Amino acid sequence: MAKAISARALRKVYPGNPPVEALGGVDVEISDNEFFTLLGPSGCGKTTILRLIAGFEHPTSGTLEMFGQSLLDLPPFKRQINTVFQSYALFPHLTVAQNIGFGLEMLGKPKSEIKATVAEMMELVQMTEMADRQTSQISGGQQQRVALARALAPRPKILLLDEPLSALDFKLRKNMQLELKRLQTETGITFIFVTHDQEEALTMSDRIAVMSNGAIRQIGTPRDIYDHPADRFVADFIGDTNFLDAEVTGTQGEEVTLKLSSGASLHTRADGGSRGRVTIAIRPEHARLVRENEGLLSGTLGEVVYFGTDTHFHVALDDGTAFVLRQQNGPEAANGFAGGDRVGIAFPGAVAQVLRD
Ligand SMILES: Nc1ncnc2c1ncn2[C@@H]1O[C@H](COP(=O)(O)OP(=O)(O)OP(=O)(O)O)[C@@H](O)[C@H]1O
Repeated sequence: MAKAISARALRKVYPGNPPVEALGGVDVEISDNEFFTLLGPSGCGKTTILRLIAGFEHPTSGTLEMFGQSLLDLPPFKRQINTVFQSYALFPHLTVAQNIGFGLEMLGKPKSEIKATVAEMMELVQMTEMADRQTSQISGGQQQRVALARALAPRPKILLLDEPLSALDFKLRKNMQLELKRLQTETGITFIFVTHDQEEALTMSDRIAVMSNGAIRQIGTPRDIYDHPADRFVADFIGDTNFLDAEVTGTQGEEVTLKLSSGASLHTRADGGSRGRVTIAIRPEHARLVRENEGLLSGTLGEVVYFGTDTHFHVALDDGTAFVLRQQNGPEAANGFAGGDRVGIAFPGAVAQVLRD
């Protein structure tokens, strides 16, 4: 089946002096009914991809298709794509119901159809009771719901969401994350979501594309990206990570033997010809603090920081590298280690990710 979106070598250079290459030739396929997130730091080109899909900008080169049809010569209003922006852009003097129905009126839909769709959309975003309130008289979270309902009302094939939750406070943002996921599942519409917030991306997405500098570094499920980051940028950008130098001393099929700076050896999986000196990544929650000489690494325990649900242990390894461990606190939390102690660090070889540069 044709993909909802299929882009090949998609490149965008904004003219100027000097010109800015916002996308340097991106390949991406997004499936129908997928919650797909573009994640990356400010300026990496996320919004540019949305603007090309919406038709607000034209690519410099490359191909861009929607359900198998080229978008390159299709004007924005013919694309059956809607966008929800960070600023909700509602009409403050119109009511909730009038705002939701606005796009349908513009499309010249019959009154009875508009009434039914608006009622359905208000139900979907749980705003039925506020139908007659002006949008200047509802909260930020409620305005966000109305903006979503308005964008969903014409039943677009694809909904683009450009950092739609960033203006909301922490608690409301958490609730809206669940809400957005529910809306996507219930409507079956393909959502393409832009954020620089890794947690938001991990909790909502079917798949994530991690971007930097106008390129996609890795595409995968939240679990893939977190557990198997392809390179140092992705490992660093998503969650907290310890980086260690290691040397590949042997290869057996997909397994490599690594030697750490401590002299200890371990086996792990590595995709494709890793050899020589490499960097490995280990998540703080995948390692355990043990007695000196009982682990793969040893060092001196520095700060111990209590976070309620877990405790972070900062260790200075004997080669000078900093290493952080995170252990969940249980009823018998005390583990007998204190700052200044000599300690060991243990972890199963399989959790060590060999990174591309
Ligand atoms: N109209 C424009 N003219 C010139 N340069 C632009 C234009 N729009 C974006 N850029 C540049 O293109 C690059 C990518 O911008 P883009 O808005 O796609 O990034 P982003 O990842 O969405 O960032 P943010 O998270 O800050 O919105 C940036 O360097 C930006 O300064």
